[in-house]
Amino acid sequence: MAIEKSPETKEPPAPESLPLARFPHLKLVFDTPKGRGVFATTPIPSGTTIDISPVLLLTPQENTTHIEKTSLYHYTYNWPLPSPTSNKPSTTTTQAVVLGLGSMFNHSAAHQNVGWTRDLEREVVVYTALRDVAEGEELCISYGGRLTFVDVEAEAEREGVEGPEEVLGRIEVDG
Ligand SMILES: C[S@@+](CC[C@H](N)C(=O)[O-])C[C@H]1O[C@@H](n2cnc3c(N)ncnc32)[C@H](O)[C@@H]1O
Repeated sequence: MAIEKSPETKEPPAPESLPLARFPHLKLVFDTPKGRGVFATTPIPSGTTIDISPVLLLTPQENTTHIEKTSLYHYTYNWPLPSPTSNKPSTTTTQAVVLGLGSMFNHSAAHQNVGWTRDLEREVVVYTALRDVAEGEELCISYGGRLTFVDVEAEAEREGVEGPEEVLGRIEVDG
């Protein structure tokens, strides 16, 4: 007869599924200065889960031999390489392709309104509103400090480009 563990000592069953969540009132805008971007079509309260995006883990070799040479390189996230010998994530990183909406969030250093966390066990990225987001705002994350492109926001700040309000103000004064 098989010996059953008592309910107290039973280990929790391995999760077989993960409920997904996506904030429904979003739109993809095609012609922003950053390319395509995700915008809110209603206000989003702080703490709302914006999306849970599964990832495709690449091996470091796949990345260096193939992906780094393609445009997909601009859509990958650093990801701790799962360790074959321990449950702890290793300190070596590989790259992960984010499947779904996560790959459409643009970068903003100064105006990021969405935070993201890696769920290493389930291999998903969870995106959450960092603050209340107004209707019409673009949803932006931080890509970190090492960018592979020229940040249009930083560029605009360096060149002292005027915002729409400043231009309107000048037109009124002159008129
Ligand atoms: C993960 S994709 C984001 C979606 C992308 N805009 C698109 O149309 O597919 C990353 C790319 O978006 C663009 N991008 C994101 N944030 C940007 C920024 N702050 N300034 C300029 N380009 C940006 C860059 O071309 C970058 O390689």
